[in-house]
Amino acid sequence: MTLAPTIIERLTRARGDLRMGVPVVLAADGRAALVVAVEALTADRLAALRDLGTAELALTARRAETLKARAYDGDLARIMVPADAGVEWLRALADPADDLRMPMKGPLRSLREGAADLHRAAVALAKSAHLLPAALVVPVSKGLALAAELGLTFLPLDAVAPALLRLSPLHEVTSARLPMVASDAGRVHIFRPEDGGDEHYAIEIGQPDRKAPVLARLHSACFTGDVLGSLKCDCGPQLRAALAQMGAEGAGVLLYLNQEGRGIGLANKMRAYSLQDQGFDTVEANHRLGFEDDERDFRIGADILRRMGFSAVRLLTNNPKKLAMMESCGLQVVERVPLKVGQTAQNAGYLATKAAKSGHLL
Ligand SMILES: Nc1nc2c(ncn2[C@@H]2O[C@H](COP(=O)(O)OP(=O)(O)OP(=O)(O)O)[C@@H](O)[C@H]2O)c(=O)[nH]1
Ligand SMILES: [Zn+2]
Repeated sequence: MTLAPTIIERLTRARGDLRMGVPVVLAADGRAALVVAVEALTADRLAALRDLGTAELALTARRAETLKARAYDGDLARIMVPADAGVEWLRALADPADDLRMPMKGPLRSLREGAADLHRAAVALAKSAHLLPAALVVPVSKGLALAAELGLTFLPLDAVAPALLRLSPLHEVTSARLPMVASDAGRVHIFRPEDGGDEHYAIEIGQPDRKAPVLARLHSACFTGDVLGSLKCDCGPQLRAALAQMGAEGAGVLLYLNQEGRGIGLANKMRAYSLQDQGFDTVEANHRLGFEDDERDFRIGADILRRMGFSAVRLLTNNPKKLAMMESCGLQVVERVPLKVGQTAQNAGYLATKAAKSGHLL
């Protein structure tokens, strides 16, 4: 093994670069482009990028739909950036915060010719860095030389694309006993992915028999609900009820998955909440931001359970997608255990939307 970073390590580096506003170089089939997340783009960098080539804006088709821009590349739109467009113009296209106040952003012209692969990877990278899914893409010749000269992260797409799809293996780092209100016999296990991404936690209650189906819950982080007692969702009460049921039965596993905001990150979830205050529901808000309604990867939960030695679960959930994902990852779901707690006047609409649009069971 060499000391040079692997493609996975360079990907992790690229996420940090994008969050700082530093360009990364994506390359495929002799083509290359400098890519910057719109959210972190500064006027200086925009000016420097313009010296290198013509800027294009990559957005998801979801965002393009709200902007009434054409998406010729399926899930993606490539928008031409006028020569006099500044950072504010780009931000306004990326961020729906002011859509209602300033609905007319166009006319927007979408690119139809040419390949969209670099743009698609740029948007996927921005998403995986929990940024708004919008990237400035500046095609350049000699991408590798430019990356070497400027010290930029260079990512060849043939290696990046499969790495973005693959689940990074998770390894247990450590565990410790934790007496809790729900049970004296608690133990917290920390799992860390090889790609330097978010850690996830398994809270084991008692000593569940590895040969029998375990009472399990895949809980996605919700800072507002779990910690602040938000009334906009049911996460906090679900978390506590799941632990309480495991405590009462004497055994269970709750996975606390750091997939805040259904995988879009807390900053984007707060953006979604602002949109909800403008009258959009939880699904519409995600779409206006350019996300799917659920961006979580439930393979993580299945992987952790398997690593802990479980092969069958009684899953506490109202979400059929979690059941399907478990089964497709080879974990047998012998029973769905409903988890209905925490209904409030403030979250009735949210829960109704999840049932109507996302297939949640009432
Ligand atoms: N994007 C977005 N995320 C939200 C919103 N409200 C809650 N969340 C997030 O939604 C997730 C809820 O996760 P879970 O309760 O595990 O999942 P679920 O899909 O509701 O399924 P079950 O609770 O198992 O039935 C958490 O990551 C929350 O942060 C919202 O309005 N928008
Ligand atoms: Zn919540």
